[in-house]
Amino acid sequence: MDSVISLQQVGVAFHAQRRLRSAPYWALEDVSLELARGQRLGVVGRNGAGKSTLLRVLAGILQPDRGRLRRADVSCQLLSLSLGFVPHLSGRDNAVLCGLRLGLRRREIDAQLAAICDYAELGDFFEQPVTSYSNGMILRLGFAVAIQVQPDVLLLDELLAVGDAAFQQKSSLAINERIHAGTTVVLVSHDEDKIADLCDSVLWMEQGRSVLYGDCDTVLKAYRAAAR
Ligand SMILES: Nc1ncnc2c1ncn2[C@@H]1O[C@H](COP(=O)(O)OP(=O)(O)OP(=O)(O)O)[C@@H](O)[C@H]1O
Repeated sequence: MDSVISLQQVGVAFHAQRRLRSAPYWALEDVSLELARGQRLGVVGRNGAGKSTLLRVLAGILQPDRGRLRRADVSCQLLSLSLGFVPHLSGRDNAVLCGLRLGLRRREIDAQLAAICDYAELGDFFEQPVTSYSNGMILRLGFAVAIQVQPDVLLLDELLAVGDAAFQQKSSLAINERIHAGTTVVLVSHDEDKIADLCDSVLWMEQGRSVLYGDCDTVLKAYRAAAR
């Protein structure tokens, strides 16, 4: 198997803020996973199971506190909407900053600014500070910037159904295109039908541990049975 990311018994611990001496909370306890090139992995589990933490480890944003992580020479992008906009800067300036943070070159971003503005449907607001934006506009701008990057591994959190119905359709279409173009994808979602539709394998997590890993049918059936 051509593995792009491999986790062996990975654990991630958080400490209560300002209380470094307090006992750590293990958001991931013991997760092992081989992500193959071109795989479309769904991740399910109840609230707090550690799904988003796992995505952040895969993205390289969080380092494991124990276990081993091995990554082939691949670019990973967590498509998250909390791209951290600077409130007093315009949509345009924020798009440039976010693009740089996502690893794009300045030249590449400049070439895409018109497309980003168009995609986000911001019109003249693109030149206004993002403090003047509605939540929906902020989400659209975040998605428009993030979707310009073409990573080898795309990590998706469920929040991606963004904006109003029309924009949701547009963003879903863009994600589906990526998925079907052979990009390696990890999709965290509570929407089991979406996972069955888009993924070829599923990891079920609870309390920071992997419960079951396998094909969609087997894992989703067991997951549903446990929820009853
Ligand atoms: N930065 C942090 N500091 C402290 N605890 C955290 C932090 N991030 C996550 N946690 C805790 O780790 C656990 C796992 O969180 P995580 O967000 O990974 O779960 P999740 O499966 O994605 O949940 P949900 O389905 O609700 O999004 C939770 O108990 C959460 O409170």
